[in-house]
Amino acid sequence: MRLNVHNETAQLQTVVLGRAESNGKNPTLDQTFDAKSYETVKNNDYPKEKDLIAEMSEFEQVLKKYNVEVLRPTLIEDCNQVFSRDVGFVIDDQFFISNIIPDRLEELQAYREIKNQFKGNKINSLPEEVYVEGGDVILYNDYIFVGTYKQPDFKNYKTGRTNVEFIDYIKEKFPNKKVLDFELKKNDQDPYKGILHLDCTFNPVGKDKAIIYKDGFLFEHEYQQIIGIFGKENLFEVTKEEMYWMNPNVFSISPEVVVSEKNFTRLNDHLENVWNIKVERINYREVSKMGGLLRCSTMPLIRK
Ligand SMILES: NC(=[NH2+])NCCC[C@H](N)C(=O)O
Repeated sequence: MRLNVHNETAQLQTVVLGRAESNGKNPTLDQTFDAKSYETVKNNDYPKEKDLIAEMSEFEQVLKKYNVEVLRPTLIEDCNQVFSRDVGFVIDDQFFISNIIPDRLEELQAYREIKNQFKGNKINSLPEEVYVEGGDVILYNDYIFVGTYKQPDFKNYKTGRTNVEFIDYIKEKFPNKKVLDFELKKNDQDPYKGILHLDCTFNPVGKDKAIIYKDGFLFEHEYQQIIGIFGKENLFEVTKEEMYWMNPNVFSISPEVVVSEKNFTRLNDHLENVWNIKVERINYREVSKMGGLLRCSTMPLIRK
């Protein structure tokens, strides 16, 4: 297979979709590592495995309807494998194995078979001091957008996943790309106050448009850079409540087709009626209770 991903929206050919079987016991409060899961556990509302399986299979059906090749990680017993996005990612024709939060290290083993198919492509492991997860890496052709947190209390946050060392690393790897980094607000316990990954606050759709939540950015001038690139009329700004339900985290099958959650009515209407993008609506609310949504559940390998 020839890995090929330059942006978030070009026609999808091959993707890894996470899986929800044998998801393990419900975490306790101190076993959670993102604010949404923290809240869900606190409210005794952690999703049931059978509901997660049903939602993910709805997602799979839509991908297959568009002739996308869907690969799945190998099953690991009692392990949450829903969020494929974070364990590794493709930039152009290279694969990067994330240095992920230690709580999720076990998930990496499930990608051995898939990685066997990458022979002939460059596979990069990262230096020990470089932390990154795929949810913080967003491609837009010549641009690489990176979500990060550079403040001295980085180590205190379980939701701080991508560090400043990654930014230097990736600039060096791709000297011809424009690498822009964005500091995100962090909060491990209140999902209204912090952003786990960049793709929870910003996500391109179509050819030149994007969904964005302004208050997810720690600094207004960094958010303004995105306005400068896309133009205000090409951005759909979501409210705090819409961010909470993860509206930015939809997933593009092509510039013309987006998979979204049924309840995202304001966003879905805008995508279809103003931007002329077909919306495939599915149920995905149970998955959202664990801190990720559609983009987070996927790892694109080939986009045409
Ligand atoms: N790309 C994403 N936003 N992924 C969401 C991952 C959620 C998962 N509970 C974690 O904390 O790691």
